[in-house]
Amino acid sequence: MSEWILEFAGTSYSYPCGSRSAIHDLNLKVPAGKRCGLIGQNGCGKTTFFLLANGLYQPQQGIISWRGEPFRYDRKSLMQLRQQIGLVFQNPEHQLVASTVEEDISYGLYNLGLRESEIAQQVQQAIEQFDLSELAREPIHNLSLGQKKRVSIADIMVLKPKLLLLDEPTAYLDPRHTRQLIGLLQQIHSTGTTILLASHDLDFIYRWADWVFVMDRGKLILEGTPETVFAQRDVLEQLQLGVPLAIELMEQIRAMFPADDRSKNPAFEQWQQQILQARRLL
Ligand SMILES: Nc1ncnc2c1ncn2[C@@H]1O[C@H](COP(=O)(O)OP(=O)(O)OP(=O)(O)O)[C@@H](O)[C@H]1O
Repeated sequence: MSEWILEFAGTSYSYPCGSRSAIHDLNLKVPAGKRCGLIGQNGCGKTTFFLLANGLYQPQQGIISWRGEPFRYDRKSLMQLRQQIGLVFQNPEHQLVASTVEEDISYGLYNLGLRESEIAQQVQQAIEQFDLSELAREPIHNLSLGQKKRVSIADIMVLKPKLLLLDEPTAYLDPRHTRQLIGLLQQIHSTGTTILLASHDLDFIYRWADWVFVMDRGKLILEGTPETVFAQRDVLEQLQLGVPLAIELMEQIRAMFPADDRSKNPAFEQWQQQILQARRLL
């Protein structure tokens, strides 16, 4: 298997009535098997990146490749591509198509041509996984935005994509369902699925991701492990993104202990452990 599952090379995309390109000469490789976080200010191009990444938009310049093969934009190739690359939209209203929750979750499975019994079994499994049992027969238009969000995530996950793209998945979710989603992402990742998720929640990205991309004005500015990316405070502050709370706290603790005292002082070690613990809880 290639080291990179998805690759953008010199990719640019402008909206027909946009004054500048939303994605500008973007070079970005998504590492296979990782949990990747994508961060950047409002309007930096995250959503446009996702729409390009699952072939809904075609770049005017550059190439996007899936497992080393450049995207093809004919109908059949796009259908195949979208079975491999699942995109959960930021706004669930843009994704849900059927009248009831059950029907919506089964929609993609029918398109794959599966047998009725298999579809019924997979839909039931997704309904349980996403805590949707009480809503299964409910008309979609009766659901709250947070409930619609859960259905839209279930719609994609039921298709078992190799790469799962999620645009702000925790938007509209309450803390309980956010925790549940994080648990599910963990399960999905453990089955070998690569995940790329955009979020404005730096604490969540710091805790969850093992690779982080930072975008600004349609370009990749930084990438690396959360530790290396969030150590670049100057760059992140220039982009007005700030740093996760755990990093902020760690810096304050470091300022309290002189450098030559840290290795000898048990209090410093204790503080560090407390912050690591807090990072897991954030
Ligand atoms: N349909 C559109 N027509 C014209 N310009 C657009 C359109 N959609 C987005 N843009 C512009 O493209 C740029 C990138 O927008 P995009 O939605 O990809 O950013 P984003 O990082 O997802 O933002 P957010 O964090 O607010 O969701 C912005 O300047 C935006 O104004």
